[in-house]
Amino acid sequence: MTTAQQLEGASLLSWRRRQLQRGGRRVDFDWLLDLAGGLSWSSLQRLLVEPQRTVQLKVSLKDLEQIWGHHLDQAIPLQHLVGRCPWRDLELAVSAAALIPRQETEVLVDLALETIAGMSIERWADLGTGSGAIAVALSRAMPATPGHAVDLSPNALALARTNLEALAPEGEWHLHQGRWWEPLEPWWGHIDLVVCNPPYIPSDLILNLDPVVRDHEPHLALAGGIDGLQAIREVVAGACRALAPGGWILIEHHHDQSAPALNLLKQAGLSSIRAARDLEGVNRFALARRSLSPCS
Ligand SMILES: C[S@@+](CC[C@H](N)C(=O)[O-])C[C@H]1O[C@@H](n2cnc3c(N)ncnc32)[C@H](O)[C@@H]1O
Repeated sequence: MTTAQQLEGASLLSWRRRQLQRGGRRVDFDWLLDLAGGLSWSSLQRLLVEPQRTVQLKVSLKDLEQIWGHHLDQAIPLQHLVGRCPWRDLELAVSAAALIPRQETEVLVDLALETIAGMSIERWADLGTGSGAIAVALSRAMPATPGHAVDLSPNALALARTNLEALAPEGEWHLHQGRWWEPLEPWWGHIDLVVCNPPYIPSDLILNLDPVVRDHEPHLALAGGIDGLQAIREVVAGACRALAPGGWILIEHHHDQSAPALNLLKQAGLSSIRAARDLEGVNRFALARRSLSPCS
């Protein structure tokens, strides 16, 4: 990228109008201006009222135009083009190796931390870690507690390592390649908190996803089999055996999977089962706990 540039507000705003005439969503363009250009949303709003102000961008307009053009022409996610994504209070490295962390998953992490407040957690796990977003958040919240981030994809794990090293350098985290609980067998029965955002999109919805998602995010991170519940079934099936007595599992799911997800948790012999809502008020999370008695 070329160097920073100072501009008059009015010329920046007319350049922005021209870029938006090329297509795309205003919200995405302003996100790009913020993350790559360094012009925050609040600074942009101020500029709209006071266009005589000058602004300093971190990169040239030409660089931003190029990124916007790639996004429009090839439906490449802006996060991939910029290589970064704000998530919770963090800025994560992102790439085509893993799902771009979503806002719902910020809520999942908050819910996990609320759920275990006051509990003594000796070990946590993030199943299907992808970019490592959940693992980074858990490790930062509990740096002295050992944690395990699992993924089947070696490329996702490499990205998770980058994020964990950069953002949770003090944490005692471990990365494992393999299927869900399998790599954690040495700790089965001793994991107090498990957070999992599995792939849950039903097969027939995959083709209809926005091309920005469908063509650029890993299929392994999206596809949940015919009914979208395949990964949730596998994760729930191993939960009672792997959780410590009294340990919690929290799972993110699709907007219409609350009832079957809760039912799977019930069938697996877990207790304190409940649903939780996302920011739009939709049940998007299933929570359950292993009781203190042995698993049946
Ligand atoms: C929906 S993404 C979640 C990524 C990340 N945790 C997040 O919330 O942004 C699901 C992740 O599960 C991983 N995955 C899919 N099948 C798996 C399996 N059988 N065992 C372990 N991980 C798996 C995918 O590679 C992907 O990284």
